[in-house]
Amino acid sequence: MTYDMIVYNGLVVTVNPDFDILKSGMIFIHDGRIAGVEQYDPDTVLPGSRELIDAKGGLIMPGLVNTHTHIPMTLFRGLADDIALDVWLNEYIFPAEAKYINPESVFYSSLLACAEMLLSGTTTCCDGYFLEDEVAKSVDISGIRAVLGHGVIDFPAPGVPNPSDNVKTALAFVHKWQDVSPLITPSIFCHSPYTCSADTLKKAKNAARSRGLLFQIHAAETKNERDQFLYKNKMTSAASMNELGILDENTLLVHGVWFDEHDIDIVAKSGARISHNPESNMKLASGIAPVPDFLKAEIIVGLGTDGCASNNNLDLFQEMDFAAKLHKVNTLDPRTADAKTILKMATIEGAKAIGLGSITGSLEKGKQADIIILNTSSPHLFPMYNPVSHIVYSITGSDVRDVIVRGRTVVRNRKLLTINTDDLFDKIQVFADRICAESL
Ligand SMILES: CSC[C@H]1O[C@@H](n2cnc3c(O)ncnc32)[C@H](O)[C@@H]1O
Ligand SMILES: [Zn+2]
Repeated sequence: MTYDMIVYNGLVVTVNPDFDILKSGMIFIHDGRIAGVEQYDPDTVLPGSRELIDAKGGLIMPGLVNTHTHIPMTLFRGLADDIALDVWLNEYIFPAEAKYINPESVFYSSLLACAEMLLSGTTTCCDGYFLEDEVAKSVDISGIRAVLGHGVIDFPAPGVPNPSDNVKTALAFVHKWQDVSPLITPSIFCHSPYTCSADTLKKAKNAARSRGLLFQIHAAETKNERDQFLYKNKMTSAASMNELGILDENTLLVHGVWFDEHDIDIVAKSGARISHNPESNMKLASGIAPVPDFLKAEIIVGLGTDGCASNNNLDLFQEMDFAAKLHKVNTLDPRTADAKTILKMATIEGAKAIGLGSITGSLEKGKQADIIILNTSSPHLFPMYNPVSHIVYSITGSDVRDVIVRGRTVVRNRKLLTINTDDLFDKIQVFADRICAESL
């Protein structure tokens, strides 16, 4: 048999459930899938292959899965820092979105986000925004894998001037992008239980459920949000969403920072999943999500960056480092959030959280060939006793050398093959100059 591609001569970390580590391995790829993972030694005669990628003693691992992004918000990177979430959102971000978010700005800032994610080793992301059609066009060009949810909110939003059209608009996006590309999975993203009415939430969830789509929603992000929701509704948002019937295995709850014991029990029983975004939660001073308790309750937890205006990057390697350390300092126990647990959150558990666990997130025969190769020949990566330790605590996105999505090379030797980044920077600068002139 002739393979489409063989990646060989690198240390392999599979992140399959047993965490196999091959000191030197090779991966056979055919029809976009992994056809086998085997030991490699210099005497190995490689079978026929259309493309050979020599990992040259680097590290081969599954592409990372970012379970929460607002892709076009790269446009607002660094625009409003050091502000609490409610002020940040209501006084800076929503007004900036009303003024500067349009199809063209969404398209180009989405290309920028895809470039940043691919170049830092993310092969799958899960997004929610407005004008998501433009996000999908960029995602399609970039070659990244993505679950894309059109935003639903009960007030006027970019591309949805009349809130009564919100679910209809989200569904039109779903219809347009369903079955267009094997890399794009449509979804629905309700902004939150405090910006969507019970009717909107039920309507949106029913639409998602009847089509087998992932339903995404921000929940319990800040203490203020939790207190206000409790005051108005006499129950927590988790209890309320449960009562509305919108929690199930196809629901992704983003943040859950302020979920209490009872909420965690509700979430665990419902089968809903959680996206944990430690850097965004730290930067907006939202708090620390009770991730060890989520894991104890056997809730599936993935890792996310959130948008670029609250992080301020999309580098999941950095996110792993923060996640591992944040929960240690919070529990005063260095065993909490160990490196293996965190690496799983950024790969296989993240893939499960967004409904793609059977196709990506680990290097296993039959899965999609979503693979990254890391250059480990740098001073900050010597010596290497334990590759999992390096992945979580030492490597950053700029150590990513090659990126393969569904068997296609999209980054080779740190060059993005699908997008001309120099032209893109010029485009983005034009938007930024206008924002700068008018807002700062
Ligand atoms: C339909 S989701 C897009 C919507 O969400 C806003 N957003 C970005 N980050 C956050 C966050 O951390 N909490 C709540 N809302 C957020 C974004 O600006 C869009 O308006
Ligand atoms: Zn968010």
